[in-house]
Amino acid sequence: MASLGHDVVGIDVDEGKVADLTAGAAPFFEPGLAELLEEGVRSGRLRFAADPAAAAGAEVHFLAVGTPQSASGPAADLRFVDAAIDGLLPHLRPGAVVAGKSTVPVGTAARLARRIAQTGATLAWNPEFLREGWAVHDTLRPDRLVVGAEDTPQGAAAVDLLRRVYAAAIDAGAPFLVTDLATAELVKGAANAFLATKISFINAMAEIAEAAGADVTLLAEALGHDSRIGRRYLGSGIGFGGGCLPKDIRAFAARAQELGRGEAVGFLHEVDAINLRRRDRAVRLVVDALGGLVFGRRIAVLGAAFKPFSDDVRDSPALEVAVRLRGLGADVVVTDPAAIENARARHPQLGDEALRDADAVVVVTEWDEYRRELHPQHAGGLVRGRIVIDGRNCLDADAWRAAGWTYHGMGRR
Ligand SMILES: NC(=O)c1ccc[n+]([C@@H]2O[C@H](COP(=O)([O-])OP(=O)(O)OC[C@H]3O[C@@H](n4cnc5c(N)ncnc54)[C@H](O)[C@@H]3O)[C@@H](O)[C@H]2O)c1
Ligand SMILES: O=c1ccn([C@@H]2O[C@H](COP(=O)(O)OP(=O)(O)O[C@H]3O[C@H](CO)[C@@H](O)[C@H](O)[C@H]3O)[C@@H](O)[C@H]2O)c(=O)[nH]1
Repeated sequence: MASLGHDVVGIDVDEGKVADLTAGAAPFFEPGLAELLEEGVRSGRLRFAADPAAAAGAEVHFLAVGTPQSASGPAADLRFVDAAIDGLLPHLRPGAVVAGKSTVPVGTAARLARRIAQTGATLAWNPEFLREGWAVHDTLRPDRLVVGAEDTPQGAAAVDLLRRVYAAAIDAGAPFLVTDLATAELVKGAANAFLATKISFINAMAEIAEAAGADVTLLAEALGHDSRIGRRYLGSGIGFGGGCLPKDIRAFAARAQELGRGEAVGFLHEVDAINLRRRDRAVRLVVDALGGLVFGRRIAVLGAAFKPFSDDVRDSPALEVAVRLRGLGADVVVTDPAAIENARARHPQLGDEALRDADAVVVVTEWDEYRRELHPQHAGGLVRGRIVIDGRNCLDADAWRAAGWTYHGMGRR
């Protein structure tokens, strides 16, 4: 927003993050962000503060706090959203717009709209669709912008204001869709439910392919050429993780249940179950590849982040596979180009030396460093056993086999 010329203040209750950001350091790895941050701070258009009073008088307040899964069940925990509104209420001026970006259960926006109505400010819902690792690109060049507002003059004014805020993206071709509040919230939940379903669909096909001796990567390629289906999000392997898809499909199903329509999205429980089975399957493949004996064996796990171009290890399938192998008594060594510090902070018992003397190598995050740059001959010179388990179906199986490795994909020949 600052790079587009807006005057921006970022508020976070975490004073450590505020200090880092003020010094121009992003608290997470995100390609392209450091440059934008530095430029914003240097230009004076971007400041950070822990006190919501620093936001007093702003025209637009984006609300983007976390909505994690509740400790007690599948539903979203909205306490940070309500706390942020509590902090903001005394500082909202009449005519200001609060634009909700957090992923919330449908119905939340209407409730928050009532909470802020007394101030004369207006709530709009503007769900966020960015992908981690692509946040800069997805923010400046979004596939679409969705703004939900109430059908009132204040709602219409809020939509107009957000249209001006996003003028650069709209001019660059982003469709700008205006909806009611509930539809805007649902678009977000539905989008993530669809993406998760697509991934679990191909992973279900991987289970069948494995049983039938077929190859899921060729299947995905052939399916993907059908323009009605498309190739994206048909990447098979150990499945989806991260701070979004897993918690979001659970919260979506929980909210549908509250609305008395649980059966309409009953398939999301299956999507979740298929996804979690992939982690079990990866662990099993490693155990079987080692002849059933993992205790004391040295296993190199390549990847900790839930996906490449990210240092995020929230609900990372990669890290879970590593931790479970260690739980079986293996001597597990995890490496990752970006996420190793975050991984070690959560699981200090995981080491950081990788291939040397490994009895098996397990690829669980498809970083280019492993996909393209790790050569089977070179790796073969370091390990004790030439066994590779490709948890992301991302390696050139023929090249690894030609170098004398036993290659196991996930539903791949
Ligand atoms: N991470 C993504 O790629 C992504 C993409 C789209 C949507 N979302 C949604 O955006 C929201 C945030 O996700 P995230 O991954 O950035 O979460 P996060 O937990 O990494 O960050 C949330 C931040 O909010 C801060 N915070 C908590 N309470 C606050 C308060 N009262 N006032 C000010 N700051 C407060 C926290 O300190 C933290 O820095 C979630 O609803 C998520 O579902 C995330
Ligand atoms: O074909 C694929 C594509 C992705 N994944 C996995 O799916 C997870 C999510 O990937 P991705 O969607 O790229 O990452 P996120 O940053 O979590 O983004 C998702 O979640 C965000 C938060 O809601 C949304 O804003 C985004 O639109 C949505 O893509 C990762 O573990 C990937 O490894 C696969 O297994 N196969």
